[in-house]
Amino acid sequence: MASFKINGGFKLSGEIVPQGAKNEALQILCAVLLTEEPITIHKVPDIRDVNKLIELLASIGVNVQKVGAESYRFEASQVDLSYLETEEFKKKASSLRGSVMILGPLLARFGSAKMPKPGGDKIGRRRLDTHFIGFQKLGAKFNFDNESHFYEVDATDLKGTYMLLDEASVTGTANIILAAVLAKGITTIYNAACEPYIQQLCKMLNRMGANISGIGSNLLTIEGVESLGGTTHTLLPDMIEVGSFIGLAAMTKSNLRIKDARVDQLGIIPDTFRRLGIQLEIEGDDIVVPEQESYRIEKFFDGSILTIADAIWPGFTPDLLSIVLVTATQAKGTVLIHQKMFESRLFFVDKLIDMGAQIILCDPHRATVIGLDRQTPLRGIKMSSPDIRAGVALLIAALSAEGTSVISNVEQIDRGYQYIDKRLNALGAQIERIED
Ligand SMILES: CC(=O)N[C@H]1[C@@H](OP(=O)(O)OP(=O)(O)OC[C@H]2O[C@@H](n3ccc(=O)[nH]c3=O)[C@H](O)[C@@H]2O)O[C@H](CO)[C@@H](O)[C@@H]1O
Ligand SMILES: C=C(OP(=O)(O)O)C(=O)O
Repeated sequence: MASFKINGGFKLSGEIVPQGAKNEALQILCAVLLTEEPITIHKVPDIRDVNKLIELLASIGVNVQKVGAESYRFEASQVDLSYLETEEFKKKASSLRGSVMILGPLLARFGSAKMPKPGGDKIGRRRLDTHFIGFQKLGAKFNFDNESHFYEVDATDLKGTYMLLDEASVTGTANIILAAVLAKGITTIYNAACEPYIQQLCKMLNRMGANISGIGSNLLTIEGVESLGGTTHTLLPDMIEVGSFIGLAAMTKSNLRIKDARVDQLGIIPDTFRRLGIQLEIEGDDIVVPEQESYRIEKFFDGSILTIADAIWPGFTPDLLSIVLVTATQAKGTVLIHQKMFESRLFFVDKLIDMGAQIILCDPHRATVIGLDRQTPLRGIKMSSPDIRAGVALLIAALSAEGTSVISNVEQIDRGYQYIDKRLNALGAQIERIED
């Protein structure tokens, strides 16, 4: 397990370019399985989860070539389904969440697929019902093998149908789309997730020859086609990185320019940080966070305490709530953070409390943060990163803190943030990576 040793209390300054989006990459990479023609993907982040999925695709027989610093060419003309029977597949596929989205394309193209329980963050129950109910509606048989712990789906012919999803699951919607594009007839998905990554996936599939309409809404109509061809796709900047950098700048009193942020794709994210009192200037497609001595949390119009809660897109993404929470610890004022989607994502606040933050964990879903208004700095401590976003929240806390902090288990952070230590050190941070 690697650790970060952080000397805190330094202002950062300069420009940072967000990496390609992790959660978009995972969907887009699975889509390469839908065609035997080549697909080139640009702005692929060099992060653990994405690299693991690329490795998994290569093991299934996809020809993978790195054709540029952040570009890959994939050709799935020789897919080897027998690999799905191996122990190695079980190990690789169960180490990340995004691998679950190989099911849809394999089912659509080859008539069967299987997967062990996927991995990903341990942040509460993470059910897959939406995925499998969707496949069943398309005509697939679903089985969970109690001995091997594999989910299996089979279908000779997928048939388009109407479905109302039980929840607007992001990977669930992606998986069903990936299956429905090659089903016979028309599939209508109501209560579909509609975040930019899903929109990007649909646009890419349409370029490959699919026929998807309603993109950007929660009602998608997919007219199945016989086959799909190759294409080229560029990933969006990672909006969770963008939000993380805004929080980092505010906490460390830094002046940062977040370059080429695709501000048009960020939804409610900039305004949510503005409600914490953080000034953001949009210059072209860059976000400039100026150095701020103090930032004051807004109240609701009726004078009551602000709540920031997650919601399905276009609501505020749950993946940024840990960052909002840590950022609020040095604001002036009080905010209630309500993590509705995941029940085990707020426990990391204990570490912030040890650092001197004023937080009351009301229950597993809600925490009240009483900002310190920089009257008392956080203090450096030893801690461990429980999940990817809490890990970065702790890193932000440590960078703002007085003294030295050590964060262990930074592989959690490496799952989703590309060379974060090097990139932040280039802005003036002092982070040392210690490999154990
Ligand atoms: C690889 C990937 O892309 N992971 C993301 C994906 O995970 P993932 O696709 O696994 O998450 P889901 O959208 O399926 O569900 C997230 C959580 O919200 C709950 N839920 C979801 C929809 C809904 O209408 N009501 C509801 O309560 C689910 O039960 C679950 O607890 O989306 C999540 C929600 O944005 C993000 O946190 C993850 O980073
Ligand atoms: C929860 C996340 O990732 P995953 O779904 O891959 O665990 C995340 O990206 O914040």
